[in-house]
Amino acid sequence: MVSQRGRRNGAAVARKLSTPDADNAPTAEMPAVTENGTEEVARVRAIPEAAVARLAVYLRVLSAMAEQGATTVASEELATSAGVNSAKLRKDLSYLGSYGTRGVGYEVAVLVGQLERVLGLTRQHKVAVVGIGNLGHALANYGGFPGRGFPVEALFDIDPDLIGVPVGGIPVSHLNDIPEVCSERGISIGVIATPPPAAQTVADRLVQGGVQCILNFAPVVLQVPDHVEVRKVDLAVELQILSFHVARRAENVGNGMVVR
Ligand SMILES: NC(=O)c1ccc[n+]([C@@H]2O[C@H](COP(=O)([O-])OP(=O)(O)OC[C@H]3O[C@@H](n4cnc5c(N)ncnc54)[C@H](O)[C@@H]3O)[C@@H](O)[C@H]2O)c1
Repeated sequence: MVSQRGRRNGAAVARKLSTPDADNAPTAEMPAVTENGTEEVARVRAIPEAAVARLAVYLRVLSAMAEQGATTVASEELATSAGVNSAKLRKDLSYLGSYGTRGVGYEVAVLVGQLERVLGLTRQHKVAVVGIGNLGHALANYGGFPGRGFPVEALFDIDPDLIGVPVGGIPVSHLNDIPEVCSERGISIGVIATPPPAAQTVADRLVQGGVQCILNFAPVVLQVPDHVEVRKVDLAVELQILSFHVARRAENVGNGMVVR
């Protein structure tokens, strides 16, 4: 998934999220969190984009551990569960000001709280999905978003056969109602799952409705005001990246190199 932005007017600090392997890429600026959990707003730490993506993975792993009753976790165990090495884990968690305790590791509940604060997950972000076709139906029906702080609260389409029909318990509204409905329901994230030619108009209406973040599945570049963050999801690109790694491994095996 890549961070994508069209027009940019000012020098406002952009809150960027992950790009693959972007440890040295532009950073996300976030409040640091002290050991006792208070945010040091004045001491803003820069976190590499790739580390932000890993923080989200640590949170998912830790939440599952907490559900199973774990109270502490060794850094090696957390690193293995998250699929990273312990040095990288410790570096990532140091961005939070969290260093764990030698011989004990990390307190799960404390670390979950710190990660939620840094990732801005201490409040819910209401989501609207636009384009209730194959992808939109799947997203609207997916039960995993609300529990992660992303309740789907509005659906939009242009197809008269879909308007008023509930999907995942929410009636589909018309494209023209995006600004009013998003504003009334306090939607902060818009997901675009329309065909590419419709995506810019949809983005414009989401922005009119006060939406601050757009997750765009349509394969087009969107133009948005500077204060709106756009993330583009392109599974084909992810597959191409996998293909690159498979090709590189095959090449290394051919050269007699050790492949990890
Ligand atoms: N990024 C990815 O990995 C990925 C994967 C699958 C699909 N996609 C993209 O997601 C989009 C949706 O794919 P799909 O298979 O669900 O398509 P689909 O044709 O099944 O659904 C598209 C929906 O958008 C609606 N629509 C069309 N114009 C609209 C408009 N102006 N306003 C509101 N709704 C409108 C249609 O009525 C339809 O319900 C496409 O752009 C596709 O390329 C991306």
